[in-house]
Amino acid sequence: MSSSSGRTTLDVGADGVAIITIINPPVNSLSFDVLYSLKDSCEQALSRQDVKAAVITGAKGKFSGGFDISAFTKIQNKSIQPPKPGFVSLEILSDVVAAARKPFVAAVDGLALGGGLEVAMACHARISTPTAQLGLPELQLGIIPGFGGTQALPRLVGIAKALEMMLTSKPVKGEEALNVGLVDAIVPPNELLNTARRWALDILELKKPWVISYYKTDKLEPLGEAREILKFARAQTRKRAPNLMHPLVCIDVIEEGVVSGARAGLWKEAEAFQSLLESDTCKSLVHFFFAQRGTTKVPGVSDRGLKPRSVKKVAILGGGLMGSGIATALILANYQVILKEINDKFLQAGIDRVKANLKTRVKKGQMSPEKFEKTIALLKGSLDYESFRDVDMVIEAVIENVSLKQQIFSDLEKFCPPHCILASNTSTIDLNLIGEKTRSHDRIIGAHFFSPAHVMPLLEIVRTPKTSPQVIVDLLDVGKKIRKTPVVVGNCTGFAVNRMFFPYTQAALLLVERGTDIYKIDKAITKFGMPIGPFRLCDLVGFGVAIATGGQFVLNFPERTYKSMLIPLMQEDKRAGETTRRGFYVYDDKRRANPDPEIKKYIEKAKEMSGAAIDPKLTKLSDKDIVEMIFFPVVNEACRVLDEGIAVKAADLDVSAVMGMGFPPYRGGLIFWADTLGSKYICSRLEEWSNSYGGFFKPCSYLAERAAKGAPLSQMTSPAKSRL
Ligand SMILES: C[C@H](O)CC(=O)SCCNC(=O)CCNC(=O)[C@H](O)C(C)(C)COP(=O)(O)OP(=O)(O)OC[C@H]1O[C@@H](n2cnc3c(N)ncnc32)[C@H](O)[C@@H]1OP(=O)(O)O
Repeated sequence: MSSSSGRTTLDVGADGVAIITIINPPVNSLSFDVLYSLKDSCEQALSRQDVKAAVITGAKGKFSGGFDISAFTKIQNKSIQPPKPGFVSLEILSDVVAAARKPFVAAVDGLALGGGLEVAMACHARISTPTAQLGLPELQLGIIPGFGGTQALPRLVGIAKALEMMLTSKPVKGEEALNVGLVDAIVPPNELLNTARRWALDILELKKPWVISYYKTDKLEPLGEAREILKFARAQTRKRAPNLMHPLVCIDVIEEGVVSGARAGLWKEAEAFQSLLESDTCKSLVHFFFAQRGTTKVPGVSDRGLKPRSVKKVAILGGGLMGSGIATALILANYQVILKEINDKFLQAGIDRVKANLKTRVKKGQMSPEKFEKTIALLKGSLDYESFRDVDMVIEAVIENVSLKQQIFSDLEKFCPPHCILASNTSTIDLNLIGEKTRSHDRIIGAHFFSPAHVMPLLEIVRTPKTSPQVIVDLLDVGKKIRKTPVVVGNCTGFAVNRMFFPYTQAALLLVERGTDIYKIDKAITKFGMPIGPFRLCDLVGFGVAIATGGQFVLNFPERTYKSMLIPLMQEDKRAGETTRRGFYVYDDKRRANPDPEIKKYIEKAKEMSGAAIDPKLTKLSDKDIVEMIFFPVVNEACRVLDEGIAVKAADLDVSAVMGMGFPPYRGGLIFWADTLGSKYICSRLEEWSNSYGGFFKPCSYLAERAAKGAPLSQMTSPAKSRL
């Protein structure tokens, strides 16, 4: 057993209570070594004469973050052999811990997630701290709880609450855990161990109940009601996640336990867990879990031992939609923010936007009125730069105008302290150009948020070759604190996300001008798992934005642009998307989108202008063909982004696609998905379309090279032609 993959320790106190501690930093995950050691420690506690009862806890204030997720990949690629089904749930947790002749109590602080909570639920009682987080988030990984959670949780908290916790993967905090019956008491962290050991002795002395979670039935709804709840959950799940099997499997497994008893349920759970582990969904979601955590690991930046500097006060220039959204995200994370505008009217409008963003939270019950007051007090307005003298970071979020930005950055250099990070939220303009009139290139960086900035989870951190690693490390830290997933990218038109979005819309326009139905395209794309199709998306962002960003690409990448006049033609006719209630769809009072037959007239005109002819093959494309014809050009562009060194690794583009474009995470992200289809296949299809429909589809050299070798696209063999 290697110490690096964790262990448990056993210490017996003078009171005869054995403290079993899970130790596997950073989150005390349950590796196989930990699990074998846990079994060992529990058996020792049971066999030793000097032990009367046991408490299971986790080292350094964390009970356990659950089963070691990295072991999933090892099982999937057969580099380790998993123990037989039911080894943990039945042989250890049910038959050793729950069935023990001595009381076991879990002392939970920090995290008890997945397998961690399942260990705690096998104990005869649970004591937690108020801030502890308890949950079964396994469904997020494409599996179901596999250490008995599907059976224990419904018996402790009822089927309805258990389903909610499992299907949403959301943990509950100590207080709620107590209210729903998941824990027996909450105490401050410094009293946790003592309370737990006393509780264990009380159980032994029959002063507290000796409860075996798997045999508990008082919280289970009566069978008829249970069946109704399960039926409703199935219907909701089918609607919400039509492409996913595992949530339905989870419901089936819960039902088995309710109908046939927990033992039967545990067996069904063990078998289902084993087979789901091999599913593509699990492989994709596990990849995505690590990809998300890998974005902060940037070669040449995060490996230099640099510590993030403290950022306390941030100034934002521009109180428009983006600026106010960014301000909201920052004050929500307790940063002091100065919002600067050019006049009182704009400033007030900006502050009002921030207030409205927070009030939406109050309305939804996510923020108390007191917290609202405290949070908004962190925001100060300003019309000049005087208050910028002690800011640690500035984020410029004004309109996309080069000379205006240049002027702003040269002013910032004069007013801000020398350590201050100078960030721009530009989505199109070259950062070198923005900083041209300064001598501060080392502290100029892009902080590209996605709208609405306080909601969207992605932050593109854009560096130039001159941006200092320290400034990148600082912004990575701010990104984490405001709960964004930061992806570090190089400086180019569109960075990573917009570069990938560009061919997405373009491919859709090309198909429509050659006979594919607009609504069929949107349907096929949403069926694939995107939240909305390309045309519904254009309506949502508005044609003004679509034309402006499209224009940037035409300018920069003319050789691979499909020039369609469809959107400009519609805009001329005052159909500019959802805000005008007419775009590719017409919108009713409730913002419901309905297809519009009138659209044909614009398509006809656009076809005349581009000279495109109807292709009978394209009028009857299957859903699969539509998905491929829209997404393979996106994959092709992503390959160029990798080749140019704009992104440092393929997994970063997976995260960007999921968090910036809405690509389904259960497909692992764009490049991961592409690799499941194979570079050869993608390249040959692009070549075929390139011959029929032009250079827009032409595979780039990165893709063609990998296809020739049969290599995966994620494999970056030679160092990228870095622009960094
Ligand atoms: C059989 C069972 O039913 C199956 C299971 O238990 S499946 C696992 C269920 N548990 C989970 O899904 C929890 C997953 N983890 C998380 O949600 C979050 O990591 C957390 C809430 C525990 C901590 O979040 P946070 O403090 O932001 O730290 P975060 O950066 O995510 O994680 C810290 C490190 O721990 C690792 N880690 C976290 N949970 C892990 C786990 N269960 N297994 C292996 N590694 C894990 C992360 O990869 C990261 O590693 P890195 O520093 O090398 O990148």
